[in-house]
Amino acid sequence: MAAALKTSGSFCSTQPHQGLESTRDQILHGSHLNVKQCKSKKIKKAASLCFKATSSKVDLDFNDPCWKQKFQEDWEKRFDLPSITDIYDLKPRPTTFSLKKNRSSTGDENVDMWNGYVNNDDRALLKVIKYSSPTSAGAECIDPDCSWVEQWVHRAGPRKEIYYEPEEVKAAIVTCGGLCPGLNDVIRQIVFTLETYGVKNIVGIPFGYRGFFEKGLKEMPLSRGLVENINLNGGSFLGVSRGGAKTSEIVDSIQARRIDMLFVLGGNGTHAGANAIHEECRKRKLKVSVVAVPKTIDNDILLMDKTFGFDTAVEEAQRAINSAYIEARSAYHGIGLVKLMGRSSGFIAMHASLSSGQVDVCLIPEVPFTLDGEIGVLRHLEHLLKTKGFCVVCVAEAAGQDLLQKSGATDASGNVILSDIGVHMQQKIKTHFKDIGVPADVKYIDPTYMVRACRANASDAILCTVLGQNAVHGAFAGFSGITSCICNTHYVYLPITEVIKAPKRVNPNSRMWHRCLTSTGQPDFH
Ligand SMILES: Nc1ncnc2c1ncn2[C@@H]1O[C@H](COP(=O)(O)OP(=O)(O)O)[C@@H](O)[C@H]1O
Ligand SMILES: O=P(O)(O)OC[C@H]1O[C@](O)(COP(=O)(O)O)[C@@H](O)[C@@H]1O
Ligand SMILES: [Mg+2]
Repeated sequence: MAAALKTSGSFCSTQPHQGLESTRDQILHGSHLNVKQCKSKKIKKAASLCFKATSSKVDLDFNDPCWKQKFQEDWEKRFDLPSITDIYDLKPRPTTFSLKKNRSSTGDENVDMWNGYVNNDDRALLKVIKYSSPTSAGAECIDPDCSWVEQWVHRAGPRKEIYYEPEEVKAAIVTCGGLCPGLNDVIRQIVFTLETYGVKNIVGIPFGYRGFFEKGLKEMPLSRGLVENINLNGGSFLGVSRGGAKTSEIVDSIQARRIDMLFVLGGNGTHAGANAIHEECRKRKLKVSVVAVPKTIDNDILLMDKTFGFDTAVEEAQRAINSAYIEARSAYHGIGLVKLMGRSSGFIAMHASLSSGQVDVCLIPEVPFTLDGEIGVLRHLEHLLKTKGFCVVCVAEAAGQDLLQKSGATDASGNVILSDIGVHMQQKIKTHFKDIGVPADVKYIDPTYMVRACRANASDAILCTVLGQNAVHGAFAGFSGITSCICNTHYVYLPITEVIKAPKRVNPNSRMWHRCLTSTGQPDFH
């Protein structure tokens, strides 16, 4: 499709707000008041005053009657979706995506009448609870009064108009980072949806970002026939890898291969890489849409309800917990200990503990604990052996790192290699009970790769289907530098910049963590 470059002035106008210094609260609890909703006379007047006061950096002064308005303007900028139309004067064309396959035979020829498209102005609310006080459980307040402020994000789905000529498109898919159940489901849906639009040139980039430039790694042509059954197996049909984030070389490769759409499946690191590729494409004025799909069993990506693969990992983790329970229950003074993954957060451990209902002690990195002493974990285990005869402990891999010597090492992607809290606890428990002369039969289970090297369960398979399809709709709509995700049960697009500010972590004041404590019955260990 012919495209004229825009001037740098309009290039900047719809960029996400890069210069903003975001506090944690702003990241997690930003607000939104749509400008159009400020049209009531009183608010309209205040709004016009507010606009004058707005600067590029938003420092909220809650005594300022305009603070909500400022917040609104900032939010809208931050969550605006970057698009290839920011750099090109492009004319859209009517979409080639329609599910009304037999329109001519049914006489229903007017595609305009089909209400299956999403309007660019459609929005979903990110937060739906109005907290009356900052002390409410899990409260996410912006101001000290915990005022209600709407936080809108862009709805995902097919648009009536598209910015690519499907027959001319070359689309590429790459999967990065660690394995995750559902990768194949997403690849498959991306291919299916691209073909539905009419795309004929679809390729897979092998072994993550490395596949773009490492010699001997060839792109793989993909088609519906080839990917039809790949969801029946775990892993990634394309292969994954860590490291090799050479943005400039990757974009050279994108240019050389004449890729128009790049679909990137991965976690935090992958998203940072995808955004860097998107920025570099913009710098080079390339008409390329980079769209990510959040993948990680850790569920540690900001703002979204969950990432695909998380549900399946929790389900698999439960099996390990159940085995630990059976071992512990059947032994005299049995102690089952299970270590579960989660590089920076305890979501898998918390959810697996909750879902299994068999865990007496759940330890996560967000909640510090001590092993020794009156209020330590070991004393509680003594109590459990005395009162119920056995117990089960579930520990997240990133928990209790302050109790261990740091490895100081990093993996190829620069992620810190954690010290082994599972092995440490196993030894501490054994030594402790030996020292106090109480028999204890410790059974340690580390199911590490078993929880992620499996195929997606039903709920993840559906999530993958929707996210994969929406990724393609987003690219055809011209967006780039976005991720396709689920927020507050609705499917939306978010600018990548907003989801990579920090890893998402369990909130120890959330109802979910409190529910976990109710379920395990564990005391505070610090
Ligand atoms: N800050 C970053 N900028 C660009 N690329 C990154 C960044 N962090 C990681 N990457 C790249 O993203 C890929 C996946 O990152 P990794 O952290 O291993 O997994 P995940 O995406 O699941 O978090 C790797 O190829 C890595 O080199
Ligand atoms: O595959 P590796 O390099 O051993 O990685 C293990 C890590 O991968 C994970 O399973 C998922 O991490 P990513 O989302 O970064 O891929 C973590 O829970 C775990 O710490
Ligand atoms: Mg990661």
